[in-house]
Amino acid sequence: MPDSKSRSIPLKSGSEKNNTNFEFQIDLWALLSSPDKLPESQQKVILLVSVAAFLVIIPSTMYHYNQGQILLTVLDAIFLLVVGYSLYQYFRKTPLPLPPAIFTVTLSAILLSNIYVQGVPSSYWLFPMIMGHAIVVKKSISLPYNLIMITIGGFLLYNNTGIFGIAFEFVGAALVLMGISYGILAILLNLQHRLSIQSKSDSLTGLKNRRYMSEQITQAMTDFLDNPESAYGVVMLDVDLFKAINDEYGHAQGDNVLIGIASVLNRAEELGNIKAMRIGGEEFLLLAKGFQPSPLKRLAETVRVDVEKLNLLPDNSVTISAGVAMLELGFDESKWLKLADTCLYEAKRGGRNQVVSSNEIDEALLASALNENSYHRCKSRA
Ligand SMILES: Nc1nc2c(ncn2[C@@H]2O[C@H](COP(=O)(O)OP(=O)(O)OP(=O)(O)O)[C@@H](O)[C@H]2O)c(=O)[nH]1
Repeated sequence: MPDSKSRSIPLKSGSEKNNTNFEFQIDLWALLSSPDKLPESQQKVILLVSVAAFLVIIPSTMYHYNQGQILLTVLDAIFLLVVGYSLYQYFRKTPLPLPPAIFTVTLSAILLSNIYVQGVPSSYWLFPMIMGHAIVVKKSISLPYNLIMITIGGFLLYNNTGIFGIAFEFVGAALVLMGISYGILAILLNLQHRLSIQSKSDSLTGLKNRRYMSEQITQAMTDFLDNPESAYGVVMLDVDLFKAINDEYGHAQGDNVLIGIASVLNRAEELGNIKAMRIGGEEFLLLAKGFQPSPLKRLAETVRVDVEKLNLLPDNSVTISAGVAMLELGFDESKWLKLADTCLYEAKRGGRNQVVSSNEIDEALLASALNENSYHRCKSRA
């Protein structure tokens, strides 16, 4: 029997979990102080827009302050931060948090209506231009486009006699509209990101699905070709005699078993450099980076024991079998997964509730696994 004394995977506390996606953090200082961490093309655009924003909004803030418009002064300052934050997130290509995006749009709308009330209708010609800016910003013409914008802004400032004159409102309007554009983009990107996550997630367990697996396997193989010393391995897991569980306890209880197993895999994922997926009905996959064969087998063994300890059914009958295969040079996706599947098959054949690694199977089996061109699950298990 397999060793059942492996240590359980510790569950991380909520505060340790990575939830940066929807965190509201203004990192304007990073935007201005360490732009070198961003790709060069993005640095140019960010710096130009940031400088333009500062040049206009700071005097505009002073103007509103001098006019005794405290609310607008505060809004100006917040607006600057929010636009800077949106830009920062946008150019980092990370999903934009929805609350700040909505905040940007709302705030921009307030400022825009203020400009409308003060009566600066000629500033509206800037709208298509700013929308254009939001659309072309990622393309090669973004630099000349920004230069033109700044030149026009400068011209307007130059032609105005008073430093706190109406020109600030023109360029302020430009920034407001830019804020709206980015806010809308932010919301769209956010929705797109959510849809993309949904399409790669399994609705029952919340784990990533098979589509995500293909992406991740391809990515791992590309990385491995560039860095052959990086250790990549997969653990293919399958619930033992799941059909019998469904038959005896019903489909709903079967679903709960799958959810319970997913919780163990989630904990494994939290160890870092591990991705957990549900790749079929009662089949799961862990993709691990940086684990040599022995530690990876130990991890699989720990998962197996943790599932057993969950006591998911009254008679404590839920077990899993697993096959472990490292990525080797010359493998393609189907060979790698086929090898893991062959190991899993061996684990089932050996009596289930155990883990088999690719370095433990005999030569003939290994050769037959690696000679197959396509990936077929062996479902004819004894
Ligand atoms: N409850 C539930 N059952 C599922 C789900 N997806 C697949 N199944 C069931 O999983 C069972 C898989 O059974 P088999 O492929 O025969 O394998 P097994 O009974 O687990 O036997 P071994 O793999 O050989 O240990 C089938 O009865 C499917 O109906 C699901 O989402 N929920």
